[in-house]
Amino acid sequence: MKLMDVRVTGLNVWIGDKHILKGISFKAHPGTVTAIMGPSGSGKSTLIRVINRLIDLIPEARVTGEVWINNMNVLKEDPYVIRRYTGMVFQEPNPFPHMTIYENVAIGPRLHGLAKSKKELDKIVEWALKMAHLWDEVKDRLNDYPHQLSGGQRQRLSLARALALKPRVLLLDEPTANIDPVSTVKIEKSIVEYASEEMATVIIVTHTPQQAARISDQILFIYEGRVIEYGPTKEIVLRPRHELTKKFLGGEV
Ligand SMILES: Nc1ncnc2c1ncn2[C@@H]1O[C@H](COP(=O)(O)OP(=O)(O)OP(=O)(O)O)[C@@H](O)[C@H]1O
Repeated sequence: MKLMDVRVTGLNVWIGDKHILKGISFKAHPGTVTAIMGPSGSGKSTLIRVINRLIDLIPEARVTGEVWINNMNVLKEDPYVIRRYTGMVFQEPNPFPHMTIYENVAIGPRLHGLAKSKKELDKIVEWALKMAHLWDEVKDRLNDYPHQLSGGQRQRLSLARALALKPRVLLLDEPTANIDPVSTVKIEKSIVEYASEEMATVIIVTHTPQQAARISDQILFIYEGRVIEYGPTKEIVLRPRHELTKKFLGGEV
């Protein structure tokens, strides 16, 4: 399997005349989970959207600095190439409503020619649904539609759809913000397992320090577009150095 790290150096983003991200630098490594943590409006979603070039969808956005995924220069590369290696899960579950559970997961591998036969495709679908801890609940109803699932199950389906392409870099933007506790536990488990079993580089946006503490290896704490603290999760959670980090961990900012 190909290992891909993510390296961000001196990243600045403006949207219109608003300076959203201010000199962000960090590295995320294969086999680990990086949590981008910070209060609402600090720029977390914008940061993750630069990494897979979704930022291109905002015409008034301007980006400077460098982002590398291995030897791919993300800001210069064709976004379709970048997206072949990066998977994304959004805050709101977004399975394709008119496709069955099976089709939602199978569509990516089929379009990318990852399976030579129906049997192989079935195997990928089963693997992805198992990885997302959804298989046991849907294995007898793969021809049902997403609206027949709970919100938490729909989010696990969105995760399975992303995993089916075995992205080397998995990006998640507050994937459990609106999800029930049982599905949250399962999604958190999937994230940690996917990083370690597939040696993928996982970057998750979260505004809860508890989630960052549970699943991440390192934390990037950003506040008003700047990196305030960056380091191993244990150090940041147990021995925060910056006053703002202490306040954030204490629920004050
Ligand atoms: N398309 C856009 N047009 C204009 N401003 C935007 C756009 N997207 C984001 N912003 C602004 O950029 C800033 C950072 O937003 P961003 O969504 O990245 O923060 P966040 O930390 O992810 O917040 P939240 O936790 O609430 O999702 C905010 O001030 C927001 O208003």
